[in-house]
Amino acid sequence: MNTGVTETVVIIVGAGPSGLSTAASLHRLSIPYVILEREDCIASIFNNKSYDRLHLHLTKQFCQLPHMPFPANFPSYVPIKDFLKYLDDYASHFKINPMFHNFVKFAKYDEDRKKWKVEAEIVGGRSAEEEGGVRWYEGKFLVVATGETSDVFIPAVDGLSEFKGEVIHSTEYKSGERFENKKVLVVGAGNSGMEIAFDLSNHGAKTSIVVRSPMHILSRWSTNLGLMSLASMPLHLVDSFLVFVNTIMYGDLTKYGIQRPKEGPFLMKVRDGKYPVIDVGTVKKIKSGVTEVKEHKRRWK
Ligand SMILES: NC(=O)C1=CN([C@@H]2O[C@H](COP(=O)(O)OP(=O)(O)OC[C@H]3O[C@@H](n4cnc5c(N)ncnc54)[C@H](OP(=O)(O)O)[C@@H]3O)[C@@H](O)[C@H]2O)C=CC1
Ligand SMILES: O=C(O)C(=O)Cc1c[nH]c2ccccc12
Repeated sequence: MNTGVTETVVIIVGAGPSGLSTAASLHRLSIPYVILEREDCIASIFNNKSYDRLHLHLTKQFCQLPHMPFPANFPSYVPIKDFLKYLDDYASHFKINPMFHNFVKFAKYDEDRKKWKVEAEIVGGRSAEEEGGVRWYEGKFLVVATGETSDVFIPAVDGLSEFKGEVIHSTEYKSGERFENKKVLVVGAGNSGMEIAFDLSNHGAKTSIVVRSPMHILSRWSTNLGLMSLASMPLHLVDSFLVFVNTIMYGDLTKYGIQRPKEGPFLMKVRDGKYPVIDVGTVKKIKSGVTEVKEHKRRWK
């Protein structure tokens, strides 16, 4: 009898790089699985929510997925276009066909049957009768691969609703081309904010960036060297090395409104999920006054 439940061994939630890697590994072992994905494509953040000049921050040996290396002709720092093509090829090669439009709402482990039961709502599907419907999946294992930063969030800033200018989230930003000579305030100095501020300045926008907390700014080469060193050195020594090298390279940035945290960059990444900012040229813009750092406030005029 068709109970309306799809039975499998492994249920993977999310068709980003981690979900795809899991699927490929299971495929090679002939272990049945399904991938449930709320969007209509794989790697939706890379596909729909990234800006044009994005390159992966880490050298390619750290970014390729298991069982299929990047093509040898890829540059050391892979541009987004090449990465997307690689992910498509990866999915085809391992015959990965995610169940798109399946937004997982609920997962419960049934102790008696030793199985996960997962409920997914059909969202953004093509047919009206499907939309809002529900599907169930059952499997022995559940892999949650939904990413660390997948939901858009705009904080409630005082005065924002009266602001007459345009407000966009970083996920809508593609390039600084249309902002030439405009005044743009970037709120948030993570990797997205810092690179978007750089791109805006390159396109002739009058750019400022709001820095709320102390942060580690690291050069690309030292970050990669740090990651390689982790194989043979304890984390606190790698952190000391990174702080030493980058303090010499960038000098004291406190006069520009940027403080370095007391704890090391990799410790903060591992413990708090707070990534260091990998400098793509923004520091130079800040030092030369092209990009201005603004102090964090609850309200801007
Ligand atoms: N090329 C690449 O590989 C790239 C990788 N990434 C990665 O993608 C992930 C997401 O990055 P990103 O989009 O930068 O998001 P993050 O969450 O890493 O950074 C958000 C930043 O916004 C700040 N912030 C949040 N709320 C406010 C507020 N109300 N006022 C002022 N500042 C605020 C946070 O400050 P606070 O610390 O105080 O919370 C933080 O600095 C990260 O892992 C990042 O490293 C991003 C871009 C490029
Ligand atoms: O992908 C990011 O968010 C990065 O900025 C690069 C990155 C991925 N994993 C890391 C671990 C330590 C330092 C930087 C990174």
